[in-house]
Amino acid sequence: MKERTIVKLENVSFKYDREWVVKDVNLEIEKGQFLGLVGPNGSGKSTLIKLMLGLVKPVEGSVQLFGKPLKQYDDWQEIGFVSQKANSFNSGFPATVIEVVKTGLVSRIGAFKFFNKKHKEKAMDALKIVGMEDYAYSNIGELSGGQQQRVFIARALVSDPGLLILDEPTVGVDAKHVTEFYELLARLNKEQGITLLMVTHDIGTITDHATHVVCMNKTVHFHGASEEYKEFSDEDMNQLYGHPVQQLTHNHDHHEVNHYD
Ligand SMILES: Nc1ncnc2c1ncn2[C@@H]1O[C@H](COP(=O)(O)OP(=O)(O)OP(=O)(O)O)[C@@H](O)[C@H]1O
Repeated sequence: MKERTIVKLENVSFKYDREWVVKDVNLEIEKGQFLGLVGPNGSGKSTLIKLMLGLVKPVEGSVQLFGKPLKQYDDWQEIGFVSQKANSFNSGFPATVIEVVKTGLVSRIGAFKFFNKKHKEKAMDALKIVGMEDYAYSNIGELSGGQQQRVFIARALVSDPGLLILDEPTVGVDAKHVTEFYELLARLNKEQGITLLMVTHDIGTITDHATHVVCMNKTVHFHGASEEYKEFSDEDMNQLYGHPVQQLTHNHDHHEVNHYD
């Protein structure tokens, strides 16, 4: 295993019931990559994330994190996770933005210790990185979906993770703000050196921002640089998705439009 390998899955298979939902997955994520994970609905993307986070155990195969078998791995502060449903606080939720961000430090300081000035500074620094420092004392429920999602990224950043995993983070983010959101992720990757793994349905946009793409449908059908992924043919894509995935080319850019039911 290379020193820079952060996640390593070897021959991983998993089923909840009778049917395999993940089958023979071999995948390595290396330090510094921004990896987009794409695939049709129900293709096992979220389950793969759960396998990486130890939330479910492989039926076959093995998972290693930061060079350690999952069983021995215990430095969970190194991994930040932002889920699909993170941005769903309603307007009555009684917490300020900075309070939400500070909860990201709980595993570091222990649930019953008090937050001190240093922790507040850490939370403010994380809010600055995501461009939300002006909202520190706003109520979390009053923010838009995109703003809430930035706050959840800040919460994941306070423990200085080496790897940030995002499961469809742009769901609920206003279309106008999706590009800005990708730019923020690219900045975290380039400037903060955080390795990113992002599950998305947005196959057109992800290739413009991610360094690498994994395309799965139970097993991995493609894993390579984003540039190479753009060469993945329409026919390959249609076969994988089981229905036409129309590809649109705008100038040099290459965008795909998904036709989901
Ligand atoms: N807790 C569960 N119990 C039983 N089956 C499950 C469970 N979670 C997911 N599944 C099934 O496992 C398969 C893979 O689901 P998963 O959520 O991993 O796919 P996905 O690619 O993330 O899907 P989507 O893009 O629609 O979010 C699906 O058939 C799903 O119905």
